[in-house]
Amino acid sequence: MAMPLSSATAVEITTQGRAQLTLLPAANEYQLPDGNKPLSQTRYRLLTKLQTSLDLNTILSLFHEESSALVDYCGLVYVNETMNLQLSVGDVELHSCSYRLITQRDNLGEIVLYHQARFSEPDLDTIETLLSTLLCPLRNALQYRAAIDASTTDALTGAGNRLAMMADLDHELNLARRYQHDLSVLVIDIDRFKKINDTEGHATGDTVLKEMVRLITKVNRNTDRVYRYGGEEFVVLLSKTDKYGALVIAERLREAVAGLRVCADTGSLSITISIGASTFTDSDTTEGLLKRADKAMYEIKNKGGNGSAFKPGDQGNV
Ligand SMILES: Nc1nc2c(ncn2[C@@H]2O[C@H](COP(=O)(O)OP(=O)(O)OP(=O)(O)O)[C@@H](O)[C@H]2O)c(=O)[nH]1
Repeated sequence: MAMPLSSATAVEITTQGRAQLTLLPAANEYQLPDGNKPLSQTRYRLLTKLQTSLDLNTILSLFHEESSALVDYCGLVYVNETMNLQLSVGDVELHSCSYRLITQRDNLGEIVLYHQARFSEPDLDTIETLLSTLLCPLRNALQYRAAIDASTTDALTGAGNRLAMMADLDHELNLARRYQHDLSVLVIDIDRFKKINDTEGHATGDTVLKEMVRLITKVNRNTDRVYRYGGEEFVVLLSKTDKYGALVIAERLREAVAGLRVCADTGSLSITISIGASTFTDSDTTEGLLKRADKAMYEIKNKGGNGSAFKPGDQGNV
């Protein structure tokens, strides 16, 4: 729900030579530095534009577009550490002014504006006024993003959920088919996980699941995505990766997990995983690709676990 502008206009300012908390009334007639046009008109136009989107990138681009017509600056960087976001528009230059965007209810992150020369005092005044107009649309976009994230994320581990996995896999399959690049998946299952739950308790089981995802994410490249497929089963999506690459990554993950120690009541726990890999062929469907990796994983399970295997497709593909 959008907060009325008047209660969302606190901008905490930390900038060169200026450090203050400014409260900007919503409807005042601010004057532009040149005194020609009421700034409130510009704010109104800016707000109207910003309200056309809930997409964070679009909102920041619109803000940059409108505000840089009034104040000479080159680019901006928006950072929200809580949501692990860093977005930029335009260029980063030597001089900057930074603002922490805080409303009465929320910390909306920090924005840094860049320019080749020092910002003048009138420019900073205008920027601060325009920033107060950004607050509501920015908060709405962050809430929208948080809702989207929540609907595609596994609450326990932070990995993508099954819904996200199917959507991403479909998308990647289409790309791989169109551009003829490789695509592999890994299906990962924790060995004898039920025993961990039974002997150490569900809370320790949960810790193992979280640690697993943390480790898989750390070992993988940024572009490889991790999903929770089922209870103790995970899928890693490896874009532009062939059979050999997939098996190298699988072994790297297996070794990393085998070296992991999780604290439990009875001491330190070690865990092992079984991994199945498959690589996309032209005739593949999402389900077919996953099914082969799953079969390969079960072959390892049947041999006692703690290993990795590859299952070729119809064409005996790599
Ligand atoms: N702690 C915890 N346990 C879960 C969660 N989801 C599923 N499980 C448990 O995961 C266990 C899976 O057991 P099985 O399917 O028998 O698998 P396993 O013991 O790993 O046996 P293998 O796969 O053959 O090595 C069950 O005990 C489930 O209750 C969860 O979110 N948290």
